[in-house]
Amino acid sequence: MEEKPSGLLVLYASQTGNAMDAAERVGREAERGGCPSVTVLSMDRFDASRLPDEKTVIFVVSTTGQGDAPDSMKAFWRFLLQRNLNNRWLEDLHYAVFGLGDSGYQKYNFSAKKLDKRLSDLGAKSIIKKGLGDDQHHSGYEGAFDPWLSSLWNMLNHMNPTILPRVSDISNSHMKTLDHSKFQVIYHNADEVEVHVSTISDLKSTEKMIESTRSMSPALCFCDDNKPHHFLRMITNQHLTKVDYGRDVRHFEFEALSPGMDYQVGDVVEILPSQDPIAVDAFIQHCNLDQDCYITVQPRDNEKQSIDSHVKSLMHPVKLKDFVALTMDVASASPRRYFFEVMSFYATAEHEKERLQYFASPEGRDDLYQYNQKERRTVLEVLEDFPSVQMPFEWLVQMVPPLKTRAFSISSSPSAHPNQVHLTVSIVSWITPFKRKRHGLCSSWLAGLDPFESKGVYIPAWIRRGIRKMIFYTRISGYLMHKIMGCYRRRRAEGSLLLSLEISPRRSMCSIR
Ligand SMILES: Cc1cc2nc3c(=O)[nH]c(=O)nc-3n(C[C@H](O)[C@H](O)[C@H](O)COP(=O)(O)O)c2cc1C
Repeated sequence: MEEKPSGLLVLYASQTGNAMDAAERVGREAERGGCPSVTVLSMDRFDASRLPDEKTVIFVVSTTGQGDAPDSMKAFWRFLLQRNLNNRWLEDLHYAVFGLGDSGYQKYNFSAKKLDKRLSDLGAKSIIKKGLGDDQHHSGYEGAFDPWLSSLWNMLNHMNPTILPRVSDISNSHMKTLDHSKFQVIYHNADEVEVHVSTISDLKSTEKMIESTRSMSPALCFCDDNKPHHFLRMITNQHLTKVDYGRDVRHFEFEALSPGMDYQVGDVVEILPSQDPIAVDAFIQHCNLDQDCYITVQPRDNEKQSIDSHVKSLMHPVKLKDFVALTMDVASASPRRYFFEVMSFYATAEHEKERLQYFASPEGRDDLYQYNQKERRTVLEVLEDFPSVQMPFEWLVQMVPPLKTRAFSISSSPSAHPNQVHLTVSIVSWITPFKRKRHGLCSSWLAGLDPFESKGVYIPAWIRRGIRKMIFYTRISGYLMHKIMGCYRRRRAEGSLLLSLEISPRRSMCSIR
């Protein structure tokens, strides 16, 4: 019989990046502990039918929507639910599950709980009790993750020292050595590249550049759906709320620049927001980068990161400034804890080094959470707070959170408005604990566009099939909530069109499906 691999497989499913970050940390610590082979993979890049071939798998999964699994877990989960899998299918597998969730939601950490149960039902042996990270904890999910991870290492070492021979190296090596950056940046001769780009029309060249650039982004996982389905032009930007009302809700209308946009009621449009060019310039300047040079980005270890050949064919040289603007969220997302650890290696001022080391240590975890996540400190703000740090671009490419597309439910119908999409969007802004005003990147950018003056602004967009027929969210008063519930019950009794109704009293929100 073929020997099973003695290494560790870490499978994660993440919607907004936290579970990916946590999984990367599991992988890094396992390597530090001497694990002979560690592979960290998003669940959608692993063939679930091969699970019985593995010996030890650590699952790190978040919960999204209303108790839903992240998109990258859906196919994997469907496979596990097949009836023909019996209770001995995974009898040789050892596993551990860590979930990321928010106990403010009714279906707290549902993905992790369901996955843990199903793995156990299929005969897999749990190494330790599942861990549940909670956004409501004063240190975020790491409040539960830190102790869970150290128990996992102790247990693994105890169970099978060949998988993890040196537990003490994990805690002791903290911040003494820096791992290698996983990606390399290759610089190209500008003359060769320019000829290629200038032969294509404006919109086509923008499309190609977005596809190439985003296909090379490490954090976007070298996936292959980076070519915008459409470019949209805003034609209406209308206030739905009065100026003195607490919230700013807008009605946006967009027109596709080329014909043939197709969608159904209930579908979703994903929009790639533009970053503030001043912030992008400030980042490039702060990091001493040459904005006009051409680059490609590749994994250092080609064997480990098996990139699809289609994605490889998209990896053309792009301008460094475009790479930053289109893939690296420098002015809205907060960096992760590991960012601070890496920064500490490159700080030349002693007091900055000490502060960064403290932030990256277990003792500094709560203070980091208050300074960084709670304040939604941006990458640019953090770098400006630690001016002596000069991180190599390779590290920045790996560590800066990706610029993500934002998904909006479409509120129009293609039969009524062919080749258009209409959105109803609440413009996001909030005050941090230190009284700093923050704005949602995409909604604020859209709100700031003037349909008459922004004719040359092409908005890259992707149409995605909606999971449910129709979703309608609204913030409502308690009185109205009860009226809606009454109406819903009556209509359900009458067998009319509403399918289900969910109420979140904590947020005074209701969703009618
Ligand atoms: C839109 C949205 C929906 C969420 N729904 C749930 C939920 O139903 N249950 C839960 O426990 N946590 C929920 N969460 C909290 C996330 O699971 C938590 O923030 C987690 O850290 C996200 O991890 P990720 O970035 O890997 O997706 C939700 C978060 C968001 C933004």
